[in-house]
Amino acid sequence: MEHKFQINLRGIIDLLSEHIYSSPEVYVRELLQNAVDAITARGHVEPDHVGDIQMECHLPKGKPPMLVVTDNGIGLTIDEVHTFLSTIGLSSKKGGEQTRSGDFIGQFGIGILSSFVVSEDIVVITKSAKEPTAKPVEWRAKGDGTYTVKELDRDFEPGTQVWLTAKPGREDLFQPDRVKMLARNYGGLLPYPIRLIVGKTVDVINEGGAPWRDRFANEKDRQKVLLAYGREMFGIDFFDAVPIRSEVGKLDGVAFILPFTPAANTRRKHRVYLKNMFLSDAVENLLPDWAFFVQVVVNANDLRPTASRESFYEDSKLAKTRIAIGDSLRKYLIDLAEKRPEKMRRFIAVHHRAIKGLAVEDDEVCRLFLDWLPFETSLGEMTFGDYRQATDRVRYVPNVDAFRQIARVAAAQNLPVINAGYLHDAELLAKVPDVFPHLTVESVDSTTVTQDFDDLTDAELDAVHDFLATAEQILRPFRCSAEAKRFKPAELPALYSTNNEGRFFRSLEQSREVANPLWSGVLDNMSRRDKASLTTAQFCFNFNNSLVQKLATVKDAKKLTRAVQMLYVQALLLGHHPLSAKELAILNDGLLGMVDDSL
Ligand SMILES: Nc1ncnc2c1ncn2[C@@H]1O[C@H](COP(=O)(O)OP(=O)(O)OP(=O)(O)O)[C@@H](O)[C@H]1O
Repeated sequence: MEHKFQINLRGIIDLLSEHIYSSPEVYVRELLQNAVDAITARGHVEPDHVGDIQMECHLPKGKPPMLVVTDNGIGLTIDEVHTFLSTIGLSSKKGGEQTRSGDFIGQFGIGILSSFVVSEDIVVITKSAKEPTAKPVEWRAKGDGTYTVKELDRDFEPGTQVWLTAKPGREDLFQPDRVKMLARNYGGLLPYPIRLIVGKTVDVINEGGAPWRDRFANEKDRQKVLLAYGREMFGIDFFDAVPIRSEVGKLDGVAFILPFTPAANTRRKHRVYLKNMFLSDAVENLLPDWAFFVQVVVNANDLRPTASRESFYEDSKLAKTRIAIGDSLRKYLIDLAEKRPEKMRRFIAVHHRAIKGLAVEDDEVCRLFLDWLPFETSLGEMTFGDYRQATDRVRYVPNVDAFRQIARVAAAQNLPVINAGYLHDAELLAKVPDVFPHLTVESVDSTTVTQDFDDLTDAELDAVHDFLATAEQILRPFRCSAEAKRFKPAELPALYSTNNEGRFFRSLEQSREVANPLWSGVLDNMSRRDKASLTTAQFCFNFNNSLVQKLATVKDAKKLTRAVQMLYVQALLLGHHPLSAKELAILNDGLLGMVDDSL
């Protein structure tokens, strides 16, 4: 024998209120949505029909407050009451002759159950516009899953009334101010009036509509109104307001540009209306990932919401809508770059770090923004656009210390070298040839820069031979070889450069100085193992520098040692290398010695 499932309505309502309805307040949304859908359905059979919704608050003394929502929509016949109102999960909006699918907001056939979260019972009085001679129908449903239906003898205009009575503990949701606030929030964009009636007072609560659809005398006025609207919606003084539109999804609205860099990994929550009814202010999946710097308010007429109303279904329509929103934003940015460069610069100043991160991942963003992005270079801060005006060869140093070491020398040679030691920079520069195929990108180090150094003549080399040999001896404990060249700037007496191995030894030595005896033994062994590569750094004297020229003639060994050591320490400091204890001692002794000499 076959049996039918039984449904425990209370259980279903609890389930829905925990998982689908984010708060009990959404009952107002569901009631308004049903009214809007009913008016839309009536519009299909009576194209000139003008919609009207009333919300009446009753506050009877000593009894729970009540809310009556009345619409002049299509109404329901007695059969439809049994079929659609009384069957959970069945909706009149999914198919059938009265439906032009896509015009309605509801689709699941569960919305009305949200009223049971705030009201013990639901009374619906309805009259179908399709059967004007039929009697109105009254449907009374209880949260325990029972309902009664009867025909009424009184006559009504076609439409529907829904009566709710506050459950104990839910009275606050029925107070006129709260109802007004909720109805304004959910129905603010509706193109016909929602009237709130309390006693004798009647208040139209949705005057204004969507501000981005208004006509303005000029662009400035429009900006002012939209930015004020953004402030009202999100409590933020936005940088700019950009109209957005997509044919697919039938979407329009406004994107507000954030005036600050949003924290990494935070997804902005967008305020979304569906067919002019508020859907959610927490929709996350509407924008392309790269548009992290905006927060939007939009209305979509042709996207499918999930049952929770917190996001849209990931379908091809949503994907295409996302692309169209991206296009609106791209157009704005291109426009900004071309017509309002000063504003673009301010935009970049706020968002460049995040844009760099995104440009690494996304070729399109890279193409769009690269020219505007700032980089530290040996010639000062420059945008990439300025940089590539100067040269087709993009030279960069992949770490900050190496950059410090060569920046002055590169600058003196008028060589723009980018410091790509900051987050994302090196990865971003690696992508440059994809975006600008005529540019070459190379990672350089101090040896590349010093290639432009001039050698001394043979005669000069002969003259400084002894000096260099002595300097080499003085520098040997520091694993440093000495050479002599001519380079710019002349004020720079010497340049210290080291390769990766050299950097390793320097850090090894510093660790040994602070390590305990056991570890310093281990570290000792490690450094001894590599006796072969004793010189891992170069110290290059600049014979354009008058001090160095003078130094090469000094015969006094003590003076010479101190001077070479001091130049060495100074070069380390210029290159931002942390000094070892030995090097610090040299600096100390040298300075004190010099002070002593001058007294
Ligand atoms: N104000 C109304 N006027 C006419 N019909 C209504 C009204 N309210 C509800 N109905 C009918 O009751 C059915 C069930 O409504 P319910 O709100 O539960 O679901 P829905 O609106 O179809 O879908 P969803 O669960 O997505 O809101 C609707 O499909 C509609 O036929």
